[in-house]
Order: sequence, then structure tokens, then C-alpha cells
Amino acid sequence: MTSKNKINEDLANERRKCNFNIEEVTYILDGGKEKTLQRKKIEDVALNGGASVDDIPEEYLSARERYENAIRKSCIYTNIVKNEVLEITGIENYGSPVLRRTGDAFFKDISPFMLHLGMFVPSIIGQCTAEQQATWLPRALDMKIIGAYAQTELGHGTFIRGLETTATYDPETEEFVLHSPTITSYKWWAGGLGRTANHCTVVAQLYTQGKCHGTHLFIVQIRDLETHMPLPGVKVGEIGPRMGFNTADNGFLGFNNYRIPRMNMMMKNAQVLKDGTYVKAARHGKLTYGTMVFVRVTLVGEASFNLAKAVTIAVRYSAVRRQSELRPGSIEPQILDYPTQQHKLFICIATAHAFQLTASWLWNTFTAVQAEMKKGNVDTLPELHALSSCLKALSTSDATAYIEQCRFACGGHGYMLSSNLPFLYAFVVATRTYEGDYTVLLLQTARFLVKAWEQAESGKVVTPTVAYLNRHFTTNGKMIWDNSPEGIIRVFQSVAAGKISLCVRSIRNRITSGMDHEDAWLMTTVQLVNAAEAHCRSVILHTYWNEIVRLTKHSSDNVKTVLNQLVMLYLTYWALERTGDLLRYSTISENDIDLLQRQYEELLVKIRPNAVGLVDAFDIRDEILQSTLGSYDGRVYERLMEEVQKNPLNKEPVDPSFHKYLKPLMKSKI
Ligand SMILES: CCCCCCCCCC/C=C\CCCCCCCCCC(=O)SCCNC(=O)CCNC(=O)[C@H](O)C(C)(C)COP(=O)(O)OP(=O)(O)OC[C@H]1O[C@@H](n2cnc3c(N)ncnc32)[C@H](O)[C@@H]1OP(=O)(O)O
Ligand SMILES: Cc1cc2nc3c(=O)[nH]c(=O)nc-3n(C[C@H](O)[C@H](O)[C@H](O)COP(=O)(O)OP(=O)(O)OC[C@H]3O[C@@H](n4cnc5c(N)ncnc54)[C@H](O)[C@@H]3O)c2cc1C
Repeated sequence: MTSKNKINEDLANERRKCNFNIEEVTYILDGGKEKTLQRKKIEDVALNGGASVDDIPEEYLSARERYENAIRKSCIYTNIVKNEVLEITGIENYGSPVLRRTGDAFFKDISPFMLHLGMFVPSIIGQCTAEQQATWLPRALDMKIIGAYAQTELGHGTFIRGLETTATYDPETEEFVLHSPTITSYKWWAGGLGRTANHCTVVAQLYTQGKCHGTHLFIVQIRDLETHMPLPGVKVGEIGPRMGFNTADNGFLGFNNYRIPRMNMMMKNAQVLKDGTYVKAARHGKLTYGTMVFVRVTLVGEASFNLAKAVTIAVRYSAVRRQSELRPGSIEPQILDYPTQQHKLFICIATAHAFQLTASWLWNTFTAVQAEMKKGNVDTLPELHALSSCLKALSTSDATAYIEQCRFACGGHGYMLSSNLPFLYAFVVATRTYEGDYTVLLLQTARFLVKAWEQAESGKVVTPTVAYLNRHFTTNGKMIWDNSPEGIIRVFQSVAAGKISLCVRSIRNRITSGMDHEDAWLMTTVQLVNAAEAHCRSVILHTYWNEIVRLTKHSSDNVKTVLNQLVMLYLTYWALERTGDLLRYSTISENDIDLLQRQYEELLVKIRPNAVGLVDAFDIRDEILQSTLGSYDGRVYERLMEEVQKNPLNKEPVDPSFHKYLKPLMKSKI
């Protein structure tokens, strides 16, 4: 073995200690052996050409160079996907998470094509009629047209009904006239819009026959396909540097009485006829929000994958890094041996598992609801909206906090961009805001919970994810504490029920004392967010536990054991985090809490020997991790040194600024 591919001895030892079959766990996380094999095949095809390697790391490039580099690599990756990968996956899997995952080997930040594939194409699939899809979809999938999703405006992101862009139908010419009447009506933020896209989905207030019918979606060409010049009546550009997403060319867009054909309104859920007659969406008023629901569902998997990357980096680094001494003169321990380090990291492994399994379960729920909607039944949509809202909110918020925890766990080196942890943080922290801000989405779930509570109160049987509310009305007093997984989950459900019940009481009391419903709701929103968070925690705990039981039925004993230890760690961690709630809503005693703490510390000890095996089981290739600290071989210090050689500042021994500024300063007299 050359020193280049020699595995760090500490990491090699960790792998020798691992007592379970790593591949078996990978299969469970991927959703089955077949899926793992297909993913690996795709990664081999897409990555073995080495196209992802940058001569100069992108962080040293100017804004212009970075953008051009991102476009260059997007085109390389798209050609690989079009010419080689889609033969394996089938065109219907163009937007699959595997391609998204593989794409991370090409971009440290993000591809300018991401919104084309992540939202423009899904909006065509979800919001267009079959005839419109036949016109747009093949061209979009073939990248003959490149799109963005322009909904948010300078003045409004959350409150979609407040958007100001207008689309006024002109029956004379059978066209819509798009207009941006104010500065705040300018579209703002759309990824890919600033420099890359020639089309976009525009969300605008629809006016026809003198009446406003609320927001609708339109496909709009904004640039010439040959010259890429903005078309007359279109003002478009890039919004400027941001915390992350700097290669996504997020853009602004304004219209000056810009005309598009009638058939460019996405007409699956509502139509404007030639004469201007508006035909209302018969089934559900919020179907035009469908693309956002789809993306929220996919973001739970995104949170899991990015957290898996961060904790892979941090655990491998913690096995290689040695620091301090436990006793005078003794060998410095691996930092992974400190229980406090295990406390920082093992919860991240467990959370990545919890979110991955919840994401798959949510995806199945989403496809089931879609199937029902195809048959005309929209009854399950409110539950899906409530679920996707809170799961998006919590998974992105927890992933953000834990990625930062992984960075803390890597000390100073974690602060280097080459560790990839700062990029991961900047990327994931945005997911807490975009596609619906954390608080706003939890309040959406709270609306659903309050209604479900009222139904349960009146004796009606409620839908499965809130079925625990029915139990709330048949049991009196606090939930009996029981330290089994099922017992802990039941207690978390009681906490959620108790908090929802307090919200309902607060709202009713406020109304009784003279407030109107809106004010009573507003004054209760701090509690409502808290109740929705509690509900969502109980959903994640329940799903994680159920899925582990189901998926490990036929696993080997050691895999069963280690995955059980992780899920128990997760349940125990959250019980300890929420002791205040548990004391309030269950019969848990001080003694029970002491036992929980001991159980937690024992779990850290049990999981410790398998920690590296567990992150290896995420099976994230080095090209995708893009980290000096997290590579499979653990050559941390060598890689940090190699990276220094790429720093353009080190090209010359003396910087020109010395002669220009420093020397004159040093020579000047006081
Ligand atoms: C070369 C590279 C190749 C790589 C290949 C890889 C392949 C790529 C694959 C990509 C896959 C994944 C990656 C994805 C990356 C995506 C990146 C995205 C970037 C960000 C994009 C954006 O941010 S777009 C903008 C998003 N904006 C928002 O989310 C706005 C948030 N606001 C809202 O959603 C709403 O306004 C609101 C919910 C807050 C309120 O709406 P409104 O005021 O209209 O409603 P009300 O509050 O009055 O409620 C009325 C009733 O309607 C119900 N409701 C609300 N929303 C919905 C809904 N969506 N569905 C169903 N029902 C809904 C609400 O609950 C009320 O009900 P009742 O209580 O019964 O009255
Ligand atoms: C990196 C990135 C990429 C993006 N990409 C796109 C894109 O491609 N296309 C697109 O259309 N948009 C995009 N966006 C915009 C994004 O969807 C919005 O920023 C997001 O929905 C939040 O809306 P806002 O900015 O209006 O926040 P605001 O609504 O102004 O929120 C500000 C604060 O007010 C609070 N708040 C707002 N309303 C309420 C309420 N009713 N109750 C209680 N609190 C409230 C929020 O909780 C938040 O703390 C992107 C944003 C980012 C950061």
C-alpha cells in the first residue's frame, strides 16, 4: 500500500472492532438490497470519470468564475445522466434522490439546475393538463428549456395570497398580460433565475372578466433561446451574495405588460376559457400549492442525507483525532472516547436514521394521497399537508442544529471550508426558511391539530396520525410512565394531546373574555407552535420505532441489536430533553429520570465500538463527502496539508501587497 491509500491505523482498528454486518444496515437505509446495488451502479457510472474534481477549489474563485464552473459541471453531469444514468434508472427517475445524492460530488454548494429539476419540472407534472405536459415536459427533461420557480416576491414569501404580480386575461388576443405593479411585486429569490433559466413557473394573481381569482401558476419564457437575452418586457438578474447557495444564481424578475399565450396558464386545477370564463378548481382550493407539498416531502430525506454526511465526517475525524490525557503520562485518547463527544455525535447518527425512515414513510403516504386524488378524493390532503409541514419544519431545524454540533465536534479544523461542514451548514440552514418558514409551517399543522381535537372531543374517530387524541378523551389524568419504547411513545403522544388541549382552552377562554377568534388564535400562537412541535416529535418517535421493528424482522442478531440501541438512544435522549413536559403530563418520577440518564449513558458505551461502522453504513463516497476530515481512509492531516498547496495565496513566497502597502507603512515615521 502506498501512503496515499493507506488507512489511518485508528480508523482501521475501529473497523476491526465493528461487530455487525455494515452492508445489511446500508440495505435497510436505502430501502432494500436492490436499491443499494442500483445506487452503487449509478455512482460508478456517474463518478468514475473523475469529472467532479476541481483544479482549484471553488472557494478560491470569484463570483463569476464560480458560477461558470457550476454551469460547466452541471452540463457535464446532465450529459452523464442523460446518456448513461437514465438507461439504468428510466426517465421517470430523473429527479430521484439518488441522482441528487450523486450530484453532490460535482457541487460543494449547489447546481444552478437544481430548481429546474426540483421545482420547475415537478410543477409541470403536478399542475399542467396532459396536453400541456406533452408540450413542455419532454423539452424540460431534455434540457431544451431550462426553468426556475418564481413565486416569492420582494414584499411577500410566506403569505402567498398577498403576492402582487398580476396576470390579466385579454380575450381579444387570447393572452395573459403579466405585470409587476410595484417594487415589492418583483419576483425575488428563485434559484436558477438570475443567469441560467430561459423559462420559469410564475405565480401571479389571475384577473379575468374584471375579477381577481387568486394566485395561479403560469409557464413563462423570459429569455431568447438563441441569444439568451431577456425578452422585451422582462427585467431579470441575480440578487447578490448570500450565506450559501452562491452557485444557484437566485434571481429577481419583473414584468412590464408582458404577454403570454392563454395555454401557458397551468390548467390542471383551474382553467380560463377562450372567452375569459374562469372554471374553478372543483376539488380543493389549495391544489395549486401542490409543488410545495411535494418539495416539503422530499426535504425530509434531504435533511437526513446532509446530516448523515456531517456525522460521517465528524465520527471518522473523532476516531483519528487524539487530544489531552486522562491520566498523567498516559497515551492521548481518541476524542471519540469522551462520553461528551459521543453525546454530541451518536444522536446525530440516530437522527439521520429516524429522518431517513420517516422520509420513506412520508413518501409512501404522499404517493397514496396522490393516488386517491387521481380518483377525485381529496379527503386525505389536509392530513398530508399537516404532516409534510411539521416534518419539513422539524427535520430541517434539527438537521441544522446537529450539523453545527458536528462542526463543534471537529474543533478548529471543522471551521475550515475544506472540512465541508460550513458548506453543509449554510446549505441546510436555508431549508429551515425556504419552502415555508419553520414557525409558519408549524402553525399550519396546529390548525389541523385543533380541528382534530375538536372532532375527537365530539366523539368522532380521527385520522391515524392523531388517533392518540381519541385515547386522550377516554383516559383520565396523567399517562402512566413506562420505560418501554411503546411506553415512551405513548407518553410523548400524551404530551402532544395535553398541549393541544391547553391551546384549545386558551383560545376558548380568550374568546369568552371578549376577543374575536383571530386575536385569540394570534395570542395563542406561541403555545400552538409548541403543541405542533410536540405532535411532530411523537410522529417521528412512533415512525422510527415502528419502522425499525418492521425492517429488522429478518436481520441478523447483531444488526438488530445495534439498530435497537440507536432507536433506544433516540427515545431516551428525547425523554431526557423533555423531562419538564414528562413531569407535567405523565407519572414519571425523579427516580425514573435517574434511570433514564443511566440508560442513556450505558447506550453511549454500547454504541461506541460500532460508531465508525455505523457511519460507514451510510455508504457515502469520498467524492460526495468532499471533506478533508471525513474521508474513508482517515488521512486527515495529509489532506489538510495537500489542501494548503492549492491555496493561491501560497503560490508566491512574498505577496505583492508587501511592497505596495506593508513596507511603506513599516518605513513611515510616526
Ligand atoms: C445537474 C444537476 C442534476 C441533479 C439531478 C438531481 C435531481 C434533482 C431532484 C431534486 C430533489 C430535491 C431537491 C429539492 C430542492 C428544492 C430547493 C427548493 C428551493 C426553495 C424553493 C422555494 O422556497 S419556493 C417558495 C416556497 N414558498 C412557500 O413555501 C410559502 C409558504 N407559505 C404557504 O405555503 C402558504 O401561504 C401558507 C401555508 C403559509 C398559508 O397559505 P394561505 O394563507 O393561502 O392559507 P391559509 O393559512 O388561509 O389556509 C387556508 C387553508 O388551506 C390549507 N392549506 C394551506 N396550504 C396548503 C397546502 N399546501 N395543501 C393543502 N392545504 C393547504 C390550510 O391548512 C387551511 O386549511 P383550513 O385550516 O382547513 O382552513
Ligand atoms: C436559499 C433560498 C432559496 C430560495 N429559493 C426560492 C425559489 O426558488 N423560489 C421562490 O419562489 N422562493 C424561494 N425562496 C424564498 C423562500 O421560499 C421564502 O424566503 C420563505 O418562504 C420565507 O418567506 P419570507 O422570506 O417572506 O419570510 P417572512 O414571511 O417575511 O418571515 C420572516 C419572519 O416572520 C415570521 N412570520 C411570517 N409570517 C408569519 C405568520 N403568519 N405567523 C407567525 N410568524 C410569521 C417568520 O416565522 C419569520 O421568522 C428561497 C429562499 C432562500 C433563503
